[in-house]
Amino acid sequence: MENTIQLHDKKFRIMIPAEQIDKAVDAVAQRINADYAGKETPLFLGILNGSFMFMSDLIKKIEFQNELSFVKLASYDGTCSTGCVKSLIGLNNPIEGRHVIIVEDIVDTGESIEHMIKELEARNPASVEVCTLFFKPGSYRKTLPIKYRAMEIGNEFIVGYGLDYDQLGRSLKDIYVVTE
Ligand SMILES: O=P(O)(O)OC[C@H]1O[C@H](OP(=O)(O)OP(=O)(O)O)[C@H](O)[C@@H]1O
Ligand code: HPA
Repeated sequence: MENTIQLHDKKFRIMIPAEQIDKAVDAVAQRINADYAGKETPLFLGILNGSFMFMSDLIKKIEFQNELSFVKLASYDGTCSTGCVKSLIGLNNPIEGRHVIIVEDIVDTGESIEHMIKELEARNPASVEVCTLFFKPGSYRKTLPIKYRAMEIGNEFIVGYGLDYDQLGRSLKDIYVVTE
């Protein structure tokens, strides 16, 4: 594994090796296995793009019967980031009465996840919980509870394991943090 990498104009150094990520994914999967045992076919709903790698590893550790799908929050205007109107695309399964577990790569300010939870709750699911690989407590601005957090980190910007810097770095199996 490389200790430092360059993506576009920024340098990154290794922060969390793949083995440590795997342990954190395992621990959160075991909590979900305990909490959802015996519930009617829960639906794991991944938020694209960032969650694809986490979902792939998480779902292999889930021991109850489940369904899996992916959705995307798309900005109407490609240039807007937080605070603008986003639409939910790709939700083809009816979720009324279903137990839904949203799978995210990272909850940072909480803008995206708040929007996603509101969109889903309007469709009357039996329950909605969030499972995120990373949570930034110092950056989170919302009050909605994030039940399953595999790892908590500071306010630094990270890439790898699905997370990108301007679309680069998603395929890295370890997590890297930006250096000044
Ligand atoms: O808590 P927030 O401040 O809203 O940030 C978290 C969101 O930002 C990233 O998505 P992004 O919109 O960059 O899309 P991507 O998954 O395609 O990278 C990430 O995957 C989360 O969905
Ligand atoms: O730290 C981060 N890295 C990559 N994407 C992100 N989206 C929100 N926070 C981050």
